[in-house]
Amino acid sequence: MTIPSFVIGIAGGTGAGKTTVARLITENVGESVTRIPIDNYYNDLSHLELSERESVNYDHPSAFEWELLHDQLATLLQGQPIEMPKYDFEVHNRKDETETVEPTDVIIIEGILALHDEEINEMFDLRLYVETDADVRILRRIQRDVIERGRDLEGVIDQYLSTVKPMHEQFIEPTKKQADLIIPEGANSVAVNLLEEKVQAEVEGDTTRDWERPTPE
Ligand SMILES: Nc1ncnc2c1ncn2[C@@H]1O[C@H](COP(=O)(O)OP(=O)(O)O)[C@@H](O)[C@H]1O
Ligand SMILES: O=c1ccn([C@@H]2O[C@H](COP(=O)(O)O)[C@@H](O)[C@H]2O)c(=O)[nH]1
Repeated sequence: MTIPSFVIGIAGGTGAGKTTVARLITENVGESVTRIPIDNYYNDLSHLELSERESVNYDHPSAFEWELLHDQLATLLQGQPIEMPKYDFEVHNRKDETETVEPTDVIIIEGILALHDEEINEMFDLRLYVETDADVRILRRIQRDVIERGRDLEGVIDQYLSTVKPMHEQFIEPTKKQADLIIPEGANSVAVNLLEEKVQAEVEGDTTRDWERPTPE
């Protein structure tokens, strides 16, 4: 049984580079790291029609099932596996299947609102906020949503102006205050190299994790 020794939360706006940072800093540690996208914890919307799901505000905190994320993270920290939900962006809903996730030395929780929930924040040993200019993020998002998530340009722009941008300003950007480190320009190589070393040390080290973060003197 592995009791995770280090938990990292990575927040930041859409297209900021959260997934890229998470991937790069864990590239060389193989299966000792688990990456959990909080997108998988969007509410199950099976009771809604596709046309109704298309107009949900996916950038508001109420779009996520926080309790499930909290409970599953706690389970991993106790050394037990979880059945992680999976998400399908094309149909805006949870998939029927889940994925078994075993606890590993290092766990990364990554998503726009990864630093939003107070109790979950307390479970992190390191909190990162990836900061990238809004114009760069929207360009990346257009490209990604059209190519990978089955959207059209008009839809991406409408969604950005109606919910993504205002929710970013109201809920996501303020979580920067919870961060221990702010990473400018997404996957900048200096930050990535330092964090990669930290992750490597946690994987190789014989550390056990304190549940409570130490209170500053
Ligand atoms: N530093 C960077 N330079 C150039 N492209 C990047 C950089 N970081 C991320 N990207 C690209 O931007 C897109 C969004 O990045 P991603 O990591 O998925 O963002 P997020 O998870 O924050 O939404 C991806 O296509 C990714 O390859
Ligand atoms: O059904 C959905 C669920 C989410 N979204 C959008 O996804 C982004 C979050 O993903 P990133 O990888 O961090 O960009 C969020 O801004 C939601 O607007 C969606 O469009 N549909």
